[in-house]
Amino acid sequence: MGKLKQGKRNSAAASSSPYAKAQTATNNVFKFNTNVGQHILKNPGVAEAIVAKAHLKPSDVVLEVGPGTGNLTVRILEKAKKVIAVELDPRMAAEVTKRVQGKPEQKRLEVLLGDVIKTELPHFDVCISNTPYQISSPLVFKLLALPNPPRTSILMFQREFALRLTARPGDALYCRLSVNAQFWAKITHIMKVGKNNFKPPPQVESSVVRIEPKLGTERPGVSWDEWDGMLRVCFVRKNRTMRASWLGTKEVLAMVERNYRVWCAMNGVSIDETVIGEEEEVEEDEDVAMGGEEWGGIMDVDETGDGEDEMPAFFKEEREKMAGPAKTKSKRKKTRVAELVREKIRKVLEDVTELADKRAGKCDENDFLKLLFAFNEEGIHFA
Ligand SMILES: C[S@@+](CC[C@H](N)C(=O)[O-])C[C@H]1O[C@@H](n2cnc3c(N)ncnc32)[C@H](O)[C@@H]1O
Repeated sequence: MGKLKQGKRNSAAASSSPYAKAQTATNNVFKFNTNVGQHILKNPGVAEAIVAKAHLKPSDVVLEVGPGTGNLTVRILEKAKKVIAVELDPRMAAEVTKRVQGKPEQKRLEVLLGDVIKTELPHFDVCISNTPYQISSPLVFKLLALPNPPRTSILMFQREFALRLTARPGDALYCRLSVNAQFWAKITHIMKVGKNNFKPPPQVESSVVRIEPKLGTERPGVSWDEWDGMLRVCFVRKNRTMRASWLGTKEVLAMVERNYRVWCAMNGVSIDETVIGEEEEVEEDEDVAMGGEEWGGIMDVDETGDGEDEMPAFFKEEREKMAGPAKTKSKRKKTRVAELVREKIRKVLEDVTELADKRAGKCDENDFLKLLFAFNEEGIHFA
């Protein structure tokens, strides 16, 4: 991670233009790289509105992700104490630096060169970003997982991603992303932005959302890994009943049994290994390990709408770590413990939570919390 000193120029950007004076920069110096989401906001009204929605205080330190040529940056600098701008492309970093050069704002802009997802972020109060769509998910979860998450984040996303973030139970776009994001934060859709407000225009429409983290007691007191681990099973097929999701696939049963065995070993609970059935082959279900169709909701949604898998390398690595080798097969003998685990799941779904006939797509946060507590009560954990 390099820190771009104010006043230094990148040679590609050195053929200066009236950037410093322009209200909204238009760039003719280099070709925008749309592979890293370079769609510059050219409508000054939209830039003003985005910054206004952040309700900045003069004492605020603002993180801007991907300042590009600085159309949002200069407006944020008018309202905040300081902007820390993280930019991947050195040419853009040079442009935004140049834009405030020789002005009083120069001292209040710090440009960090690099990938925001891999950057250790200093403290900031508010995040504002016309987000490169390729990093939408990792950015949301990076911000929310910070020890001191920003008071408010005003983020532009691809419309469908924004609608998934804000979707409620029963909505067509409700998915694991919705549940996970809303587990951490209150998220509101605040503005639609058409593609012609950008240069070059992206293929998809955009929306701006506000994200305000849940703090203290607003945040459910459960482990994130447990929560997400359980949701992965619930959302493998969100329109399946919980009964079918949990009891209808041997892979899920095998995974729960493995986890239960670990819990027993850690808690000194003995396991009945009496064999009660034929040996059977179990194939690790990639869908379960990765959240199935709803993994798509979070990570590899086609964020630019061009049919390509947009999952960034960062998350590909994460996914491989979590999933392990694709589709492995193993032979298992059916034992009493397997029967016990099946009965525990049945009890949780039918007797304790009464969610057996409900579908994940219709369950709210309280349903999922109830489910997790009931599983935990039976010694079934997901992390
Ligand atoms: C959609 S443009 C926004 C530019 C400017 N903020 C505006 O609104 O006109 C996204 C910017 O993020 C930068 N970018 C892309 N991936 C990034 C990453 N992983 N970390 C930091 N910046 C990134 C791009 O180079 C580009 O400048």
